[in-house]
Amino acid sequence: MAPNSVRYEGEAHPRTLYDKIWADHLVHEADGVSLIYIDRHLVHEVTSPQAFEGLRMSSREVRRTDCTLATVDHNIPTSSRKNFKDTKSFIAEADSRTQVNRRCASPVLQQVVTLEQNVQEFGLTYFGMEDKRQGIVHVIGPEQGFTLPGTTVVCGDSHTSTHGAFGALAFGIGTSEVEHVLATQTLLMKKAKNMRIKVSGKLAEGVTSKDVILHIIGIIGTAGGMGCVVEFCGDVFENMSMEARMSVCNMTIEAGARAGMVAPDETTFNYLKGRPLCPKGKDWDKAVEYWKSLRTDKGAKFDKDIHIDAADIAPTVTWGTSPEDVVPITGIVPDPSQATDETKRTGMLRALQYMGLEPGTKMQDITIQKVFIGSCTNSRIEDMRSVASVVKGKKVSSGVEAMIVPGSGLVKKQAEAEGLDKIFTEAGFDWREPGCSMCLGMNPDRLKPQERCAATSNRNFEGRQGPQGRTHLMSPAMAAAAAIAGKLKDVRELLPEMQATNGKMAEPTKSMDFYSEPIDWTAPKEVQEPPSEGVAAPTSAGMPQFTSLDDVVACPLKKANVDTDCIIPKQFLKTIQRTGLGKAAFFELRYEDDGVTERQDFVLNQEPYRSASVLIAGDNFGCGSSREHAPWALNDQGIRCIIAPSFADIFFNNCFKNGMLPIAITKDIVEELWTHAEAKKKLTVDLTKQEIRREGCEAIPFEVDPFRRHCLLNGLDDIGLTLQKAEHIDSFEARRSSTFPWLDGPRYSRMKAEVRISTAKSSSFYTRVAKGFLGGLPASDDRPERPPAAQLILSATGNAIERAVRVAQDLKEEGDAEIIRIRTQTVAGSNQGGQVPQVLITVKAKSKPHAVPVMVASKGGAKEGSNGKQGTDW
Ligand SMILES: CC(C)[C@H](C(=O)O)[C@@H](O)C(=O)O
Ligand code: SF4
Repeated sequence: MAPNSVRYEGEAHPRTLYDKIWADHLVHEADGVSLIYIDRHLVHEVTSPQAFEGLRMSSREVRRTDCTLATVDHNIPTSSRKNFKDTKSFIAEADSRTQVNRRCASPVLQQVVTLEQNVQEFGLTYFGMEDKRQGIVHVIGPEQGFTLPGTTVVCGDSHTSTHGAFGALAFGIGTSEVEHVLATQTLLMKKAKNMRIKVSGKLAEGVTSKDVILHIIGIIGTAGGMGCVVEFCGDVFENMSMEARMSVCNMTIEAGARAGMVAPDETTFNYLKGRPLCPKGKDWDKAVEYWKSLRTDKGAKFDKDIHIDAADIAPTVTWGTSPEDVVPITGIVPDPSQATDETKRTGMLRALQYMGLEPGTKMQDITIQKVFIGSCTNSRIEDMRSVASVVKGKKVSSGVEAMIVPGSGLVKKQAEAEGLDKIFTEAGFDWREPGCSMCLGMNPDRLKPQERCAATSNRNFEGRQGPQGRTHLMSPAMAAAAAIAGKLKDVRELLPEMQATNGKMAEPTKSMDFYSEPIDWTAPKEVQEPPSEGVAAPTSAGMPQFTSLDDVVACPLKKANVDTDCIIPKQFLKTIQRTGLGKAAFFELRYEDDGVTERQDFVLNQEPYRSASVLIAGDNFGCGSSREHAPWALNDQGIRCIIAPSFADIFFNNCFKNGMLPIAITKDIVEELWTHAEAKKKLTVDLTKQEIRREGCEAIPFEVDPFRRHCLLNGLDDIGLTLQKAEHIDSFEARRSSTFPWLDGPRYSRMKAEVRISTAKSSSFYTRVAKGFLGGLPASDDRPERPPAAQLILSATGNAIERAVRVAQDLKEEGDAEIIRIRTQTVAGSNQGGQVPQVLITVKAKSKPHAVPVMVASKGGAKEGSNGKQGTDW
């Protein structure tokens, strides 16, 4: 089977890179909703606890442990790990050393320890704190070759877009979707639009990839890429290193896009070759052949097209509290009175007040107290080298505290081998251990109130690096220059000195020496939970229903670009539950600095809005981080429906997963509804009729995706619905194994089989069949040899259920297998129509089957299947 992506090459339907990857991952399509297969799933401690708990509650397992990789990054201290014994003692120590409130110590610990328990229980490969490969989730994926061209990559983290640098379709998801992927290895999605951003020409010296993406966001705005997957093309991206492409794709989320990508080329292949999880030998050649087909066809259509001239890009910095608030370093702080739009002017005024800046101030006159070099945007080896070339032989300005945090243990090791750490420490930088660190300050690294920081991270939201902290985003070279100057500085002025220094720098080491160590991929877990009769089935019911909100006064929140950091700040993300977050909703806007006294000017603190169930907000609501804690907090606060001119994609999706209704409606209508709400008049939001009603006014119709509407009205849960499509997923996986064998992990060996039991044959017949699977099947004329199955699913409906139970008992009594799970559910009946009961009994082989290498097992091709589909034919 040829991959879908090459089928139309050169034909009448030219397609974009995104179209091709989408086509190659389509498992099933119905009613305009697509079930998309996910090749790579990265997991971290903040957005996974509730997802694992969900699996546990419904007795579900991780479908593809071989395609899932976990690490810890957000919470962990970046102080020296020399005395590391175990997570518990280390985090507690680090917390008390930095005088963090003891009350905080326990939740921090809880999340990391929870992840450690979860990866053990579910059999996942994990780079923990004592592993030198640990690091920021978006640094370790590419570093290990886990991220590959043409794959779909997800993580419960908005900056998953980073991986698009490899020509992967990579995007952030919320926690409910994390659970969905863990359980099904798929996601229910709607196809996004295609957008192209072309930057042509040559970048001037001193201008880097970070300046390019900041410049782009300045032009298109933080909502500019909304609803789109962006392909970056043109000489500038072609000439970029992989590290530079990652910085660009990383911040596509700040441009509001779902994902960003660069077509894979020789630079990509050279970066990947030899990495531990990359295909090897013949598989490598086959993979490269496929990867080369991953280019947008000539004549393919883009819904949005942007062209930028590289010559227009200068070293760029932010002045405000949104990543779109950018100016060239040679510029001045803008004047809000020049803004034409009122919401924009109010936003600018607030940003200037927060940042403590006056319009007209020269950017280069702004003094700083902190420098943070790190984050998933800029913490890779090239970034380290760039900083070293600026600071070598110089000193950090007095009164400035500068820290540099490598993105992973391997980046750290490589930088140290190149002697960069010495350059940093001699200049007065604090050289730390890997983690997210002061990018969002979930660990002890934070700005103090009013402290001003030159940062290489990606978000300058209010409170992002610490309550009342002030962040200016820029490139590593620019942040380094600011550290030396004590104020924002044009790095181009240092170029002559830097050129002289670079000549004296040690040769970069060959990165492969550090990256090619084999991974001991975690074995599937041996210990299973005890059998649990009648455990919750993969049913599709289980979400709160939404039908209508009748006669309520809505709350007018007249603010655009409300980010999820603002909806719920980082200090509340340490929970491992979904509930109890109402008090944290809009925390900074809602309370004075003491965190208790309500701010009277905040609308949700005023009557009758305090208990509003409908919120009416400005453009681009819910932008930024993927944290599902944002809808959880709003929901807990009582808000079930949000009306706005536009929403950020991840937040929008997250709402539906929690039985909440986001309504996107024109700006004019939003303004009309603001006036209505300010007059404290009531309205009704009716999902059944898809309209907003107000007394004496015409009803306002609104659009909602039919599938989402159906789920909301009926309280249906996506995972249950998807599991009803299990057969499609099974056959997709079989096809994937034969077409893209390099995507199956080393221990993935098709060890599950299904035996469908009917009343046509006796139970002893099915027991023999089951034993055949458990012992492995010899080759025959029409079938290649079949390795023993580690687990069997005995499935039966209606009258055959009793027979299935008998087979399971026989296998148990005769010592062939143990019963590990029994699930019951109702499914659509085949002949008689209506719903019929179904039982799925999972049994585990008593003797350990030998794992079969992927290539051997895939010889049977798609027909043989990944989970014993043959079993159904017996
Ligand atoms: C914690 C996580 C949900 C969040 C994200 O999605 O971006 C974080 O990485 C951030 O940068 O704010
Ligand atoms: S943006 Fe910051 S907090 Fe989020 S993943 Fe990247 S480094 Fe971590």
